[in-house]
Amino acid sequence: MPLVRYRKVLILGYRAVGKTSLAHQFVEGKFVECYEPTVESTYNKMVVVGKDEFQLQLVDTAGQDEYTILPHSFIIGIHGYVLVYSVTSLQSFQVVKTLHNKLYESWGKTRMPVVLVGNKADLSLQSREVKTDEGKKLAESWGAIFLESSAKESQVTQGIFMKIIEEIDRVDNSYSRSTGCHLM
Ligand SMILES: Nc1nc2c(ncn2[C@@H]2O[C@H](COP(=O)(O)OP(=O)(O)OP(=O)(O)O)[C@@H](O)[C@H]2O)c(=O)[nH]1
Repeated sequence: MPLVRYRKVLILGYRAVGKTSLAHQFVEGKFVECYEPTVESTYNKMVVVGKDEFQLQLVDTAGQDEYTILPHSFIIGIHGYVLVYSVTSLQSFQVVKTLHNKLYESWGKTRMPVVLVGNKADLSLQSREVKTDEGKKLAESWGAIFLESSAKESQVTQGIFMKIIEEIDRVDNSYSRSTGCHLM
């Protein structure tokens, strides 16, 4: 029987950038137009990446801003992060930078698995405030994966969560190689 591994991933970002919509599209395969601020929701989904099976627990958090104090529960027991901004909001891009800095300070290990997502790319022609290149450069500076997405599109959204699972493995493997440790 294949080994099922457990991964807990947090979705973070400014208010109304599409965190819930991405989680909902990924888990339910649907896009919801209405907006209701999230308190905190957890989703579970079995995901197959290559030959491996993962029990993915996704935590959709309440929107943060520059002043949010991140609780310990955002670090302890978390394997990776999906940091979301909206390409239509420069403020959400600034917030995601602050969030990354705060997480990184508390992370304690050198490499933190992150996928940076520029969401609402379907609105980019009418109201883009953050260029694709700016997102790409920011992710590069973190050593993170970068994607632009629309929560309206199923495949792109699936890709985000596949990438974070792959990234968690990649970081784990490079960490155990550099320390000589083997994760059991
Ligand atoms: N056009 C478009 N609208 C989106 C997209 N993602 C989300 N929305 C809309 O943006 C609004 C906010 O989306 P949510 O998913 O609730 O945002 P959130 O980040 O979870 O919000 P908080 O709970 O406040 O943190 C909703 O009206 C969504 O329908 C997208 O990719 N494209």
